Amino acid sequence: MRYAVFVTGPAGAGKSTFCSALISHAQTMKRTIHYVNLDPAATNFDYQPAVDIKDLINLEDVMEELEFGPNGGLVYCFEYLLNNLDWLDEELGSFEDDYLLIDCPGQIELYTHIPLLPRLLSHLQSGNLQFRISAVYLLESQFAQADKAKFFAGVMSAMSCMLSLGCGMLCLMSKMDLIKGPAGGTGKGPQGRKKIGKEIGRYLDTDTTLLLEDANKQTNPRFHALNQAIVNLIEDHSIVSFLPLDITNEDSLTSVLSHIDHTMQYGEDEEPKAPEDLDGGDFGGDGDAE
Ligand SMILES: Nc1nc2c(ncn2[C@@H]2O[C@H](COP(=O)(O)OP(=O)(O)OP(=O)(O)O)[C@@H](O)[C@H]2O)c(=O)[nH]1
Ligand SMILES: [Mg+2]
Repeated sequence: MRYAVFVTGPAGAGKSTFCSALISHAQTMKRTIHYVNLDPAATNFDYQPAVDIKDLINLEDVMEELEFGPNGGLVYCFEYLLNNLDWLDEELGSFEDDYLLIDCPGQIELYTHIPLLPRLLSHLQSGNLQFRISAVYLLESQFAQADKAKFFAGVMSAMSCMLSLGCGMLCLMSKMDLIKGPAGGTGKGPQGRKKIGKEIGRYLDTDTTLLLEDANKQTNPRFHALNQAIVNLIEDHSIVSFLPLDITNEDSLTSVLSHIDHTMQYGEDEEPKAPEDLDGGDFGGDGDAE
């Protein structure tokens, strides 16, 4: 089985940083996750990409030679990739039984306006490739903390991404290490965590009653019906609840990875591995090794 996780979310949400943190976390668990770069403008990598779109096409060249702006250029790069999928197949060919983390650019038009990423996803699922796919969507925690309307906008874009990709998607609230309590505390220590719990908890579990109260407090009464309609939409898609992501905390990374694994039923089809040496091995217990 082959697995691929699309890492999506708005520009600057922490996608590339999350990829690096998860890969290094996996290494501590003796698991290998390969990094795939789908951003034709990316420059610095913490991990050498196993597949890099820049080996096929580079945004800088497109902008220079075809006189595109950065966003039009990005769309052009993806159309080029989709017209050259045999290149991708060849690049992916050497991986078996593997787990890819696909770092995507943040532009929403790749998901919704022109469904380029959904087409790529279908390609990976089909034919010889037969990947099991899931996605994560990162939304910055400060987004939610600072402004309820921004949180609504974030949830709507997460929903739109999920509906257009059409695969299991996990929403992560990123940069939790930066969250400050309402009284301006650092968020460190039990007191700080408790304050954060109150403030951000309603977003993580999306308590829609509280969310509506918050939004109504901040908006002109003539928008209250609209707030209610949006909250109903969030409720109907109860899938949009956020898992906190704190890349400085190994427990948080463990939890996120196991949720992603669960979305793809990772490992459920694996054959149990036989112990390498049943006779001479020390299995650290006195049970029967059968
Ligand atoms: N404190 C903190 N900073 C973070 C975290 N994740 C990302 N950052 C910072 O946020 C900025 C953007 O992070 P990236 O990982 O490049 O974000 P991205 O989503 O890949 O951005 P694009 O590829 O441009 O869409 C960088 O300055 C990171 O150092 C985090 O978990 N905690
Ligand atoms: Mg990035």
